[in-house]
Amino acid sequence: MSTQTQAPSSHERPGAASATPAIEISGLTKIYGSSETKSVDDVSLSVPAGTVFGFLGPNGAGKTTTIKILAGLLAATSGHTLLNGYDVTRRRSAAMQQFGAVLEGSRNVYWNLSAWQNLLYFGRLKGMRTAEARSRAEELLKGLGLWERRSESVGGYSRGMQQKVAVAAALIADPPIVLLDEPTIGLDVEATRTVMEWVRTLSRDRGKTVLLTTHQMNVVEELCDRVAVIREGKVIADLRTEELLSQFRERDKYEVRIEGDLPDEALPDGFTAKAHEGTTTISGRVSDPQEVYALVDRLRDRRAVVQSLAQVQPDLEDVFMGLIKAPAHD
Ligand SMILES: Nc1ncnc2c1ncn2[C@@H]1O[C@H](COP(=O)(O)OP(=O)(O)OP(=O)(O)O)[C@@H](O)[C@H]1O
Repeated sequence: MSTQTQAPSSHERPGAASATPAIEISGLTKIYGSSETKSVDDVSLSVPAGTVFGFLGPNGAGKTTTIKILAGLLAATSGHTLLNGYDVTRRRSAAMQQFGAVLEGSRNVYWNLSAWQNLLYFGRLKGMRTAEARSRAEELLKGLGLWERRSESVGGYSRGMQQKVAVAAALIADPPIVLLDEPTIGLDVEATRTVMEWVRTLSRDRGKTVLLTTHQMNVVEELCDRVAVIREGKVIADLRTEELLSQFRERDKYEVRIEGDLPDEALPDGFTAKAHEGTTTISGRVSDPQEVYALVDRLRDRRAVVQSLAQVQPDLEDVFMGLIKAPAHD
């Protein structure tokens, strides 16, 4: 980058610069307008440099609000957010140079401009020289398979291509931190894979810090080193991804599908049933598969026609539900 940034002052980051977390959030609270609810409630998180950090939670938990505060788009009600040691409020200009972001549901790029024009525009905005921005834009567009169509306006692209341009725009100035709010939402399998491979490369080969939100378990499993789970504005877990997943592998989840409705008194404790288009799916987590065989016997005794029995991987909703029920983590 052509723009020089002064180091954070000592009162902001006492101690060795190398120990500075890439992202540090302390006591962050956000209350929108005259609302009585805290959309973000005393959140504190520390993300070491080079980590892919999953910021997870059910709908409306406060993820986007937190990311918007980190990106300087929204003022916090209280608390502090620092990017590479620069306080987003007090050292705004320096903090803004530390990251690139793709925000959920926002038009991150201009639809009436081409991919090429967008990247040059965002490069200039970040203070890059034209030659530097051109060379970086070419590298990014080729890497994402958009080079051939670089001159078409982004509005005519598919959703996946638009998302790729947004990712490229976030990376134009080669920022050390990348904030990605649901980067794979609405993408097909191939585009999802491309974005995921990019995130992996950014972290493993280029040492970037990535904070991402997602509702997709495979994205968490494949990419994230560490995750924090937020619910109703509060962080309810902050742990290594392996620890999170191992908690949910201890008990297997099964699904039994039957024709028609659930017979009376056929549902044992710990299982739930959902009817859909003439079938009913019964699901539950068990520590012993015998519990599932007992369920199948019970259904057959009540003359239900069992169509299938399958073991399924936990999804993020299961993970959240498990954490909500689990004792609080430190
Ligand atoms: N502009 C706003 N004005 C008032 N309330 C808002 C605003 N934006 C978000 N909220 C509220 O703040 C809470 C947190 O929303 P937020 O969008 O941060 O959640 P999220 O975790 O990103 O959810 P999702 O996974 O659905 O994107 C919700 O209750 C939401 O309704």
